[in-house]
Amino acid sequence: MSLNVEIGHRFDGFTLNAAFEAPAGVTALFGRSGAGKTTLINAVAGLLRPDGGRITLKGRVLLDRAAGICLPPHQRRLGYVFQDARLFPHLNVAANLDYGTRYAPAGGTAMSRDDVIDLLGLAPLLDRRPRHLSGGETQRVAIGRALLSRPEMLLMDEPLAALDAARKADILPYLERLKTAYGLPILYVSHALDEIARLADTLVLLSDGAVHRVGPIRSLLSDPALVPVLGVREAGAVIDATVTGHAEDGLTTLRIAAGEIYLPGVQAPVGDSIRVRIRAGDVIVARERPSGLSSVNILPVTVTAVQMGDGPGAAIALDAAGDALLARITARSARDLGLHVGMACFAVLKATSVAQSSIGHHLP
Ligand SMILES: Nc1ncnc2c1ncn2[C@@H]1O[C@H](COP(=O)(O)OP(=O)(O)OP(=O)(O)O)[C@@H](O)[C@H]1O
Repeated sequence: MSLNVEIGHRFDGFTLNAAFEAPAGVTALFGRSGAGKTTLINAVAGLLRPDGGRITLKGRVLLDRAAGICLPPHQRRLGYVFQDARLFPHLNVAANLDYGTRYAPAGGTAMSRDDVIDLLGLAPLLDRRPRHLSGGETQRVAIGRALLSRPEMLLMDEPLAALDAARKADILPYLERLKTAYGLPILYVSHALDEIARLADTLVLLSDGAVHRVGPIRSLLSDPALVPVLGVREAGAVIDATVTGHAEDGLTTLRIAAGEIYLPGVQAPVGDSIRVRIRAGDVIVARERPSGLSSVNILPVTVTAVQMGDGPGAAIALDAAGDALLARITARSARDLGLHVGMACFAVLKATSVAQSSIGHHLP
């Protein structure tokens, strides 16, 4: 366990009462606007002194209101990356990075300046001033500066929120490399489920200042009960796949536990392990193996849960040889098909609708 948080705080008209553990890897704080994500990460950073609670990082006490302990931010050994990078405009990239090193304590994560420059692809940018950087480059420098302060954990508050889709796609692979390269735990605030599905290992679902659920990303994203909370359009399971071939027509063959599927737009080379997000709305269910269908992705599955919604929709949890899938169909179809737990059926995945941004390199 790396970070342990238990805090209570009141603003006028808003109460935060949250407790969670962030294990190794990337822990995402996810929730609607106003759920309390920033308040929570600011309390961890030491930018907000909560009314009550206790925060420890690898057993080290950062906050213990009952014992009168509240370490100032610079003693917490945390790297903080904000939505707006907050680089020093009068310093070039090299000097901005050096600023990170200046207050680095001895010990901490052993990352040399060269390692960080290499990891984030900063070498061509070192002489530039921040105003000559793109949004994505700016964020890479901000991450580099945070890493060079030798933090024991990285806190990232909506680091990609100010970027357009193209810049976001540029920077995501760097974040993936970051999490695998040094095993530095990361607390990551975002309201974008595609980022979270790609990066997170653990999901903390915040709602109205309270922790609604905490758990491994794969099990929470495939939980039909959470579809209304995550958003019916966005909900969808994440599964691991291995790239086994690229065809000339642009489709890539992926091996998953249940067999092979074909998806477009996969850039990863053959042999790579990747993480694929399959939106619930892109999966339909059939009682018998369909034929004469335009989709080539048909998997034998077993129903593990049927969740009828308040409206016309239903969310169906499916087991595909050990992988959890989620399908969103109409409640009428669920009844007509007689879907029930334990029933064997077939899942049909629409290949074209799996967006490229939903596909990321595997994060062990
Ligand atoms: N300094 C403050 N004084 C009073 N109320 C505050 C203060 N900071 C935050 N709040 C309130 O606390 C609630 C939670 O805010 P917070 O910024 O933590 O939410 P969030 O989940 O990060 O939202 P967003 O995704 O919009 O950034 C909101 O209702 C907000 O108005």
